Amino acid sequence: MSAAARVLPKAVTFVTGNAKKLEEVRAILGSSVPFQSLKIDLPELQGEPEDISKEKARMAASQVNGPVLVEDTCLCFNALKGLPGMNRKWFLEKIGHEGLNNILKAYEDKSAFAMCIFSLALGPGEEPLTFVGKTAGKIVPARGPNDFGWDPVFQPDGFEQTYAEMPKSVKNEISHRGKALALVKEHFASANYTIQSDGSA
Ligand SMILES: O=c1nc[nH]c2c1ncn2[C@H]1C[C@H](O)[C@@H](COP(=O)(O)OP(=O)(O)OP(=O)(O)O)O1
Ligand SMILES: [Mg+2]
Repeated sequence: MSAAARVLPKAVTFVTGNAKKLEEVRAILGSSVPFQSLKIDLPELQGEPEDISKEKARMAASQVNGPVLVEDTCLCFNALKGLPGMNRKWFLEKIGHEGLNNILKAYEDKSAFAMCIFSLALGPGEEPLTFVGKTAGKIVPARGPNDFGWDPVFQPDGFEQTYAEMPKSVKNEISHRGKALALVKEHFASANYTIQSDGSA
């Protein structure tokens, strides 16, 4: 039994202020999910990860006045019961790679996980859907190119390389973002949205 395809007034807009995220989302989704992007720095909200993400999607949907996809990423240390956690852009930028390692000097356990939550809101006032991906690993002294956040200090389980050292295609295959986007893709494949062609909504 398949429901009638939902007609969207325009293509989904991926709202992010982060160019590196956008690059990965483009590479992973390819043409499987048609989207456009819009650079807005939405507030770094605090709270439970899924609630933060849904609230961000609601804000984005009302700003864009149409369907939106947003994403939040966190790096969580097991020794610190999940801190630094969600939406710590400023925290990470201030303490740097060495600071992230130093925090864990007090603990034996260097394990961590990277988590990504995408929220899709089909329009203003619509309840967002969330898609979560997690990758386990450990925090190590920085290795590899320094071009995306904490990539140099995160070594995923089962790999000898940090996210920064591995080829982009390998990172995207196994990453928190890759796993969450696999769910987004599945959703788009089954929901079968169509986009209103005259764009007059
Ligand atoms: O795969 C990643 N590998 C390494 N670092 C990463 C990754 N993904 C996000 N990050 C960093 C960017 C930011 O310093 C922090 C919080 O991310 P987060 O708040 O979600 O990103 P953001 O505010 O830059 O972009 P947005 O406008 O989409 O909220 O983690
Ligand atoms: Mg943010």
